[in-house]
Amino acid sequence: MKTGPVLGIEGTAWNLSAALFDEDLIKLVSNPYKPIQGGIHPREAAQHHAAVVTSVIEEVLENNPRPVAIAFSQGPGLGPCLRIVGTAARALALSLNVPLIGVNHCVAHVEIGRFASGFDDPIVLYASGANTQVLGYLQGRYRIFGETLDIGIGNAIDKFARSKGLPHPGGPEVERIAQNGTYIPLPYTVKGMDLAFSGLVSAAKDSPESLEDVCYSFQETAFAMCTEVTERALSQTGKDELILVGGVGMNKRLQEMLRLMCGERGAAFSVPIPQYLGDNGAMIAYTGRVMMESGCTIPVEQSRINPSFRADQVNVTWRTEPDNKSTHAEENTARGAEAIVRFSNGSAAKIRTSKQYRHSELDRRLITERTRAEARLIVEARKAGVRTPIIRDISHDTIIMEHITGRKLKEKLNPLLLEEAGRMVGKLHSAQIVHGDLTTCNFMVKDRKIWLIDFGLATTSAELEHRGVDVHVLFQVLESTSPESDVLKEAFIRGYREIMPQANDILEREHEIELRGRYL
Ligand SMILES: C[C@@H](O)[C@H](NC(=O)OP(=O)(O)OC[C@H]1O[C@@H](n2cnc3c(N)ncnc32)[C@H](O)[C@@H]1O)C(=O)O
Ligand SMILES: [Fe+2]
Repeated sequence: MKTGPVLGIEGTAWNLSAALFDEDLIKLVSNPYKPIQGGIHPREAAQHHAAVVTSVIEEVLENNPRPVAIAFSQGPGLGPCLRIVGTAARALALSLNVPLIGVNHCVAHVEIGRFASGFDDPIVLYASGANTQVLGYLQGRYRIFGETLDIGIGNAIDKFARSKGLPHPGGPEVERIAQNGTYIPLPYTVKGMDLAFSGLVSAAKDSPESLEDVCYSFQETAFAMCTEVTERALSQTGKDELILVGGVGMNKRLQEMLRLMCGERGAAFSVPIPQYLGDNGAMIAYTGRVMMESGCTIPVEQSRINPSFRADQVNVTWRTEPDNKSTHAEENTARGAEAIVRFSNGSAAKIRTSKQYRHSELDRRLITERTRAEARLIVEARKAGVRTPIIRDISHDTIIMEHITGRKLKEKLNPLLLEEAGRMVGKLHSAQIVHGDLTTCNFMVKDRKIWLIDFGLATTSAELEHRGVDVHVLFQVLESTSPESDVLKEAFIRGYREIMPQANDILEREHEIELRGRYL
């Protein structure tokens, strides 16, 4: 295999940038497109890229060793921009007679973050203009544990900023103005490990409060949402390193929140230097080089751009499986992302812990609302015939409930129990409740009966999508933990169909969700 420098070309959106990367960065040159007014216009951006791409590449290559491969951003991004970059990369590879490497832009953000931090197996918060995702490596892919359900956080901030007459990009402006603000409540939208920003943008646009206060509160709200879903991914995967990547990663308040959150849970945190955070050619060149070393070059026929290329579509062949870290749990305490559970005298006390990273008012509001909602849904599920713990007491942050002993379903996977689990979920869904976290750890087995625990992510909903996701989470867990998953799924479906009249529609939706390739 030939080693040597790889040329990387980036141009998915605002920045036409190229770099040469060998063992380390040799040279990076950027020529950003600046909209005359408003946000990014895809055609204008593409015209800009076309006008400067040759000179940017020439400047990178000047007086440097010849590249042994050409890497380019194949997607995701703006179609017209991607086409310019793709064409330039193909032409250059042909004329130099070197291989082409199609790099997924999101994976490149992740890989340069790993390079810069030296972390082996981090959770990644990728916060940029178009994307907001929490990713982590699992069995050959970067799985997307959670992501925005509408727009990226950077675009959300930029949109809000534009509505207030601030110049593009709004991110740095909002950060500056926020310094003098005080907190006002704005919509906070987190659904499991996903989040959404459009409600926040609308409310912030229409808010009559001072610009300082709205900017401050926008950041407090949006970044607390990001930090919360990131913590959930750390907690669920047991990983103990976090990196922040993407243009919004420049924001000092977001960095601070994540640093506090990691500090509280004993995880390591790192942010790459600014030149590696926003879109840049170095991340494409670096990732290209790593991919080249593992043989991921492509013939010209397969080098078509892909504007909706997702990180989890990439087969990550260049990583080795990380060591499984053993988590040391204390006997009488269980620690989740948002609560600790203490067991004593047949009771379990679930205590929602205060988060240092959140504004104190937002912190109090979330803890009280969620404690109340969880207790209410446990009671309602019970009324609908689902076995759930009996609630003994509740305060603003604590639910004291019956301690369900016995084994987790995870340790006793068999068709009879799965069928019973199916009935249980059928009853739950019939009562218009979705659990939100149907893993095999949240079903307890005692005397061949099943209890459902941990309603921390439960909501009231009769939507097909929510019910489909609920079932999908369980199926994914079964698939990844049992060789008999087909039989177990069948058994679950039998029980579920018995109770749930719309079972077929929901199972069809589950299948659709699976095909979307989302990891939940
Ligand atoms: C697909 C690709 O083209 C796209 N790239 C992208 O969005 O550019 P990036 O450079 O990663 O991020 C730009 C965003 O980063 C925001 N930004 C920059 N500095 C900021 C700051 N100090 N605070 C908040 N946002 C900031 C900008 O406002 C803008 O929305 C992506 O990665 O999603
Ligand atoms: Fe980006």
